[in-house]
Amino acid sequence: ACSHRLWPEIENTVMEQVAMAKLGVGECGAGWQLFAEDGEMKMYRREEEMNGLVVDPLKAVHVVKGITGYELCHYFFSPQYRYDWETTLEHMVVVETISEDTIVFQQTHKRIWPASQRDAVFWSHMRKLSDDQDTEGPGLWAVVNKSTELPNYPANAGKCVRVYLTVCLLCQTLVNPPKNGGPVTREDISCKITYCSVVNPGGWAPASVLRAVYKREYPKFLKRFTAYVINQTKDKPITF
Ligand SMILES: CCCCCc1ccc(-c2ccc(S(=O)(=O)CCO)cc2)cc1[C@H]1C[C@H]1c1ccccn1
Repeated sequence: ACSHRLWPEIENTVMEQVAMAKLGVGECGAGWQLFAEDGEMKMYRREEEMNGLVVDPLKAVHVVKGITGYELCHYFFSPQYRYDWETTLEHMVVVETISEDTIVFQQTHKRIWPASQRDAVFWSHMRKLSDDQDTEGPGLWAVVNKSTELPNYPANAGKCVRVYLTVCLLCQTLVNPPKNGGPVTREDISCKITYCSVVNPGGWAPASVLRAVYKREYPKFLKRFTAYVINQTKDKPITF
């Protein structure tokens, strides 16, 4: 995989995205605005426009009990589960499997009235990161998705407007070993999640429509996805 043409970009993007994900949302003065909250899940956005297009960066933080960071990243990264949890997905193509941890996707998302339908072409990479503090612990796992150009999937060639996205799912497993020294069970683990996303909608869409869509879709997505992983893993051995 290190020889692949995308490798340098993947390496740089992962480092940059993980560094940004680790930054707290700080005092809300730093521009992050809390726009959705549900139990442990908090969603922030920054209102940003690029030549008249809403590209509000989104940062969500969440803590989920009973699953590991590896398990969350595995179900987020692996194509075979995506239709189960990604409700806005109309069609997904695995364009290229660069390696077991790097895949290129083409996805068509369901049309959201009154905007035109969108599609995305992006590479997706999953990796374990050394947790600066404790090296031998379960550590940090991340999946980074970033739009890329593919000659065989030219932008805006068909009915869909091409979106440009950069997404980072950063997961830290927290283990609370049982007092009695017994084996670690799912009651003793939780996962701290940071999900960052910037989606440039490509062609024009009304700012009000986009912000309403993001406000509805992002909380729904993170809640549905985490519930899906809990359900998929509850009767399986823990994978760190
Ligand atoms: C008029 C709407 C224009 C933008 C439509 C659009 C396209 C792609 C995406 C998107 C594409 C990928 C990812 S992911 O995290 O990499 C997972 C893999 O699927 C995430 C979100 C989002 C949206 C915006 C609906 C909004 C929305 C928000 C969360 C989920 C679905 N839809």
